[in-house]
Amino acid sequence: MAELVKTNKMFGGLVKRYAHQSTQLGCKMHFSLFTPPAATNGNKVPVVYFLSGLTCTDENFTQKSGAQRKAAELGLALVAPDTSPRGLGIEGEDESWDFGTGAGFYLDATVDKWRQYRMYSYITEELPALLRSLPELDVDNASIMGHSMGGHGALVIGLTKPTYKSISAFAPICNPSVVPWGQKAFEGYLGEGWQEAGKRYDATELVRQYNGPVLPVLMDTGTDDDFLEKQLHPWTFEKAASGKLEVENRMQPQYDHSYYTIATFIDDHLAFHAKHLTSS
Ligand SMILES: N[C@@H](CCC(=O)N[C@@H](CS)C(=O)NCC(=O)O)C(=O)O
Repeated sequence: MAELVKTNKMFGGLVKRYAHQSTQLGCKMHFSLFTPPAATNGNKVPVVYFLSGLTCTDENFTQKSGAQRKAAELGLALVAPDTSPRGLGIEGEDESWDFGTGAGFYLDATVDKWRQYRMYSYITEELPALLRSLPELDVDNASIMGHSMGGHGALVIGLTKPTYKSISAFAPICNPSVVPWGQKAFEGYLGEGWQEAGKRYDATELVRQYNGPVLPVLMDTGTDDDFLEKQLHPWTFEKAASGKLEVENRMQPQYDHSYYTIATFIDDHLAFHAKHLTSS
């Protein structure tokens, strides 16, 4: 089980930071967990994952979003994982902010040098299995959200694993195969043939092939987000998802790519997920 490294009380609930040795990634990892006041006396609460963006650890969301106030009120647990393996000692892992450390892209790398970059399996298998040892969490009653690279992760994971009841994203990278951040990641982690291999990690490509249940999706992106035109393309996903998912794609005037935007709209996202999760 994970080792509890720090606990802070917040809005009547608890912010806990855990460390554990990851078998998928082969290194020590941290994640943050918020449990609401409802998670006491043997009560199990639903889980909402938040996948962070480039350069983040588990702590950006935990410290900057203010999500805990609403999560406490709604009785939701929040899980914030890290964004890549750490300290593997791979040559070049710390050279750029959009590849390597802090930029795992929520995929399983196939290039030998990066074979320990298995964030897709870490988030979808190892972490839920680990969380099962916490009796206050209803691990099978979960939703997923994320920001930017993490928005991409939330869409891809939500579309490929039937576990999640609803998906939401802030400024997601919606069509990574055709934008610089995604192309750099796919080429680096997936190597030769990444154009084809990358399709299983491209939300727009995935939704084009999708024929599963009509999942609810909420997306918020700021019109003053500097990455909107070059990297995000929420409109492409919305169009591709038409008739397949229930997408609400909101453009927020003057908001940018930062945690100020996330903090502004996080309550809407949590209320949206609470509607789709069952409370015990
Ligand atoms: N490299 C740029 C862009 C990185 C960036 O905007 N990262 C977003 C996710 S894509 C983030 O959440 N940064 C951390 C923070 O704002 O706390 C920077 O560091 O300002």
